[in-house]
Amino acid sequence: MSGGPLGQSELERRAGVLIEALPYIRSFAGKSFVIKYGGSAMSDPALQQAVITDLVLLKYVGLHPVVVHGGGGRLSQWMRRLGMEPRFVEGLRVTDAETMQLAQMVLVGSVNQEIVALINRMGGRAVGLSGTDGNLIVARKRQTPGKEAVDLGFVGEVEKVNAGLIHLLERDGYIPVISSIGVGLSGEPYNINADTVAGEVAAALKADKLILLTDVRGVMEDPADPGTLISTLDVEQARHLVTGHAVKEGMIPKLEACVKALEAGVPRAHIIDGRREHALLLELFTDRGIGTMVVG
Ligand SMILES: Nc1ncnc2c1ncn2[C@@H]1O[C@H](COP(=O)(O)OP(=O)(O)O)[C@@H](O)[C@H]1O
Ligand SMILES: CC(=O)N[C@@H](CCC(=O)OP(=O)(O)O)C(=O)O
Repeated sequence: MSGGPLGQSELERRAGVLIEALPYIRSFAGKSFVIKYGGSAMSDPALQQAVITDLVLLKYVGLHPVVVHGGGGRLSQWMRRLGMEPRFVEGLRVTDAETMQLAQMVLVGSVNQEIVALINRMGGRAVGLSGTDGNLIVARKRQTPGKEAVDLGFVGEVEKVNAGLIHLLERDGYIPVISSIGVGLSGEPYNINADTVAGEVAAALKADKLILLTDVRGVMEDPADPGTLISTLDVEQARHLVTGHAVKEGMIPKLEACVKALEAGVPRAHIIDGRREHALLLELFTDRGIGTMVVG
């Protein structure tokens, strides 16, 4: 992928080609697609540019992409730089007050604004939001069950997503870019896993699809063997995998997010390889699709 911004006319030309070549794009027009942006697709500059170009293109052809981004890796780097040691319990970062502040600085102040700037540079119109903006993501403290419960500090769980604000931006031609920070009833911030937020946003929007970009081909029966990719799962199978042994760590909140979205009426959720160039377009505009699809 060569660098530099694409001009408006070039984007429109490409959009025209897509509309002619792929008539079913029309069936997606006006529908929301929640895209969790993370992993290599976010940290590798060339891949980043490719994903952002595709996002802008989707908007141009009439779809409504909504971005929820991660950035946990970047937050860990900053913590270490400042002499803090990241600690996770079941994939969730133990978040004391200082870590919470840093999470806001890194995820909202830095990662979010970088994505917004890049989308705008590529010809789109992005608006960056955290859950605090317009009470977008109302959250409460997450309790860990069990007798060995650990206090995760400011880790939150989503109580409500203000879908109206997102619809407002979508209708006016903006691409909402959301960081996974929630706000409590007293205005206190909460750190929430970005996959979880993506699932909740898709559910609240009744999106047409939830797409989670990650660093592996999809869900594997054996995580060490890419040949064991599972192409399709139903909700029951997804639930079963979460409670079993095949799916671990970061894949657990992804599958849970898919289940949440499907239960709310989102027809399909996909976990796809963000390292693959144009993964989004391949998923949306080819019959085969890629990665793992979770259906109701
Ligand atoms: N069954 C599985 N199939 C695929 N990946 C799995 C599985 N179980 C655990 N994983 C792990 O989940 C990781 C993806 O989650 P995560 O690292 O949080 O991704 P991201 O940074 O994209 O949010 C994979 O890199 C893999 O190590
Ligand atoms: C509670 C919790 O763990 N929050 C995550 C939020 C960011 C995130 O989820 O980023 P990725 O999708 O890149 O992992 C964290 O602090 O890392």
